[in-house]
Amino acid sequence: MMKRLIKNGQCLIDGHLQVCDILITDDKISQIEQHITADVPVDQIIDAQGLFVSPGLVDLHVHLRDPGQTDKETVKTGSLAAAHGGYTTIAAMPNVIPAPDTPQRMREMLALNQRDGAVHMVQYATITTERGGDELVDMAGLKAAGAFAFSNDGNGVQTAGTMYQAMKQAAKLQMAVVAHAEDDSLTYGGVMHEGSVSKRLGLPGIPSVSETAQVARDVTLAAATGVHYHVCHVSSAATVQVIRAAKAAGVHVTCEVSPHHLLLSDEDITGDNAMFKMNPPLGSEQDRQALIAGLLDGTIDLIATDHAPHTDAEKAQSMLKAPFGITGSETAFAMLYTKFVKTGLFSLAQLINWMAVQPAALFGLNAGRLTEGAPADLALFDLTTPTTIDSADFLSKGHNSPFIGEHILGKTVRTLVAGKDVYGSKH
Ligand SMILES: NC(=O)N[C@@H](CC(=O)O)C(=O)O
Ligand SMILES: [Zn+2]
Ligand SMILES: [Zn+2]
Repeated sequence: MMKRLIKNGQCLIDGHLQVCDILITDDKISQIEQHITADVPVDQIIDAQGLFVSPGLVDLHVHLRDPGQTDKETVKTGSLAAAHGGYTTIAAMPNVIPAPDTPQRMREMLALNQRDGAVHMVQYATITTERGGDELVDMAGLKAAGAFAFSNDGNGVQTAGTMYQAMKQAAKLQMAVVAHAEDDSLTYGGVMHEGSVSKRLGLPGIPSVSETAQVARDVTLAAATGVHYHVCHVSSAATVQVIRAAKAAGVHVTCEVSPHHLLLSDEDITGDNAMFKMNPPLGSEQDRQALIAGLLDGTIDLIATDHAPHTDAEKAQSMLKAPFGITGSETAFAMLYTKFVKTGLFSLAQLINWMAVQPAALFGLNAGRLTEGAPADLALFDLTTPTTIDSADFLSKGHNSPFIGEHILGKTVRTLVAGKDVYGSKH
């Protein structure tokens, strides 16, 4: 038996930071007390003096590009990036090549995740073959092979009939349908949010109705089928309102927001800079305020990064050419802590609720909580030493972050997964 004692950290107890010691026995948390005087000798003491000891964060939305686009990221680098951000459980999107759209491909994907993943991983299967068209995957077979949920992330499901059939199947299997909501007939080849800023910059805009119209369709279908319908990266005020109304009507709908949609708006785009190109695009300042309000009133359930690495060369291009997506795993906690908790808008307990507790609880993952008997998945953050986000520190292959150079608090000091060091023990 391996025993490790984390001494003198600060834990959230009843919503407040309090000094605590945590005893880890092998892969589990065996004791949490204000002061543990180990009567049995421990193998190692980790000094957490002055650090926030958090349950490991849970990210329901990451892109690891492996197999198929390993110049952008791999399971190894993407999961290490997650560990660097304090994440100990991540859910990988299926827009890899080949996509996990058959039971055999799912088994291969899970084997790769198992072999190379530095943190706990779960894996989305696609909704349709190769994430396009209208041919539904073998949902029962994919569930049996180990799929976590179904998503065509990267693209919306274009026809209502296909979404309806997918939801009926998924409901029967008690699996969630996780939607990238985007009606292709309403995007007009845009590269940023359609509004006064896109007009000023002369860049083609994406109207926010392309998201809202599809979510409105889907909550209707979710009500009819009873499926757990989860909306990815909600970006507009109107979409928040549709989800708020659906929840009030008793529809089993949950949703996430990405850190960048909370932190930035189209007003931050001052020129043609692909570091600000992502899908859905940054909305207006009113959209951003509505997302914050949606989190605070419970309409939005959780925060997920949509970590979407691309190569430096791809993102050096004009917004007209560069791919959509920015990285997020390594900056999410520190940025949100600095901009929302330090400023008093969110409490630390709320932030951890949205980044760890809720994502695990809503999807039935044994994660997100610091309790005796729970897996020893923990992150130690420094909430007091100012530092600067430097892409040289990134473990991701992607450097496509608009937050490089930001002055932050909340740097990750150490991350443990199942009692083992995955980040920081030698940093
Ligand atoms: N968010 C993005 O802008 N890009 C994602 C796809 C997606 O999440 O829709 C990607 O895979 O690059
Ligand atoms: Zn998406
Ligand atoms: Zn995504």
